[in-house]
Amino acid sequence: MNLKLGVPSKGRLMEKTFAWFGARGLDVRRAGSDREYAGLVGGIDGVDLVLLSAGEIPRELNAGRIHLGVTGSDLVRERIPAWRDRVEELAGMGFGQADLIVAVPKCWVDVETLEDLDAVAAAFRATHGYRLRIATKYHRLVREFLRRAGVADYQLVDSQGATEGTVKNLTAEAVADITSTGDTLRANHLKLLSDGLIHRSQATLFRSKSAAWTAETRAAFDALSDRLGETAGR
Ligand SMILES: Nc1ncnc2c1ncn2[C@@H]1O[C@H](COP(=O)(O)OP(=O)(O)OP(=O)(O)O)[C@@H](O)[C@H]1O
Ligand SMILES: O=P(O)(O)OC[C@H]1O[C@H](OP(=O)(O)OP(=O)(O)O)[C@H](O)[C@@H]1O
Repeated sequence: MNLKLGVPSKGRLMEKTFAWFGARGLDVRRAGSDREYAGLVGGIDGVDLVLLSAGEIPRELNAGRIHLGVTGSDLVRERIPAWRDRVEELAGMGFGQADLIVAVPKCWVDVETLEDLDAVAAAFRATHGYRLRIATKYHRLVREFLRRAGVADYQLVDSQGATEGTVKNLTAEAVADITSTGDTLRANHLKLLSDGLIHRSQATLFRSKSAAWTAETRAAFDALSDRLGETAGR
């Protein structure tokens, strides 16, 4: 059995993932036509490439269907319960950086911190009879973060895209989303809370703890790790 390496087949992480391996002497690329999801790993034996979306890679690592996978560190934390028991972080790859943050309307001049948000949330519930709504697709990470911060009177509303628009659309009062340049927050008149950083994400190479680690796949992993050198944490 060959070692299976899962990489993003499209989206913002794909090209830089290929370049990252390329810089380490591994020819990781798509093969066939633009539309065909086939790929290869040249420069090393015993490694098969599996093309997936970044969002699916945590699930495949967790199920042990791939041995190694590249995806955002935010997606692994969000999508794998007790992720440290299931996967090992081998290397931060230095691209795909984005911060998962909590943001509120800029016009909320008295709200700068999570403590302020908690106070506003309690008042909001008393006034409106329902809990302040925070739109996000990162349910697990946001819940854990707000629980630790002691923010209680809120509800999450699911938003799978255009999350910053939910405040203007009156479907949420606040958001928890990824920001990189900050342009989307600014354009939608939102500001981040000073202590509202939930996770600083980057593209990361992960190892599945539950994949089949046979003599063959271990040998391929050792050869790959030697190539990746210090960056693979060895
Ligand atoms: N500006 C940004 N906006 C959103 N995600 C970003 C940004 N910059 C980096 N990322 C990271 O990119 C990753 C998601 O990449 P991408 O959107 O290509 O995935 P995807 O395959 O579309 O995932 P899904 O199908 O689940 O939406 C996440 O880890 C995220 O943190
Ligand atoms: O800080 P910025 O550089 O402005 O980037 C942040 C924005 O980019 C992402 O959206 P994406 O483009 O993935 O679209 P989506 O909202 O439909 O997920 C993210 O959800 C933010 O909306």
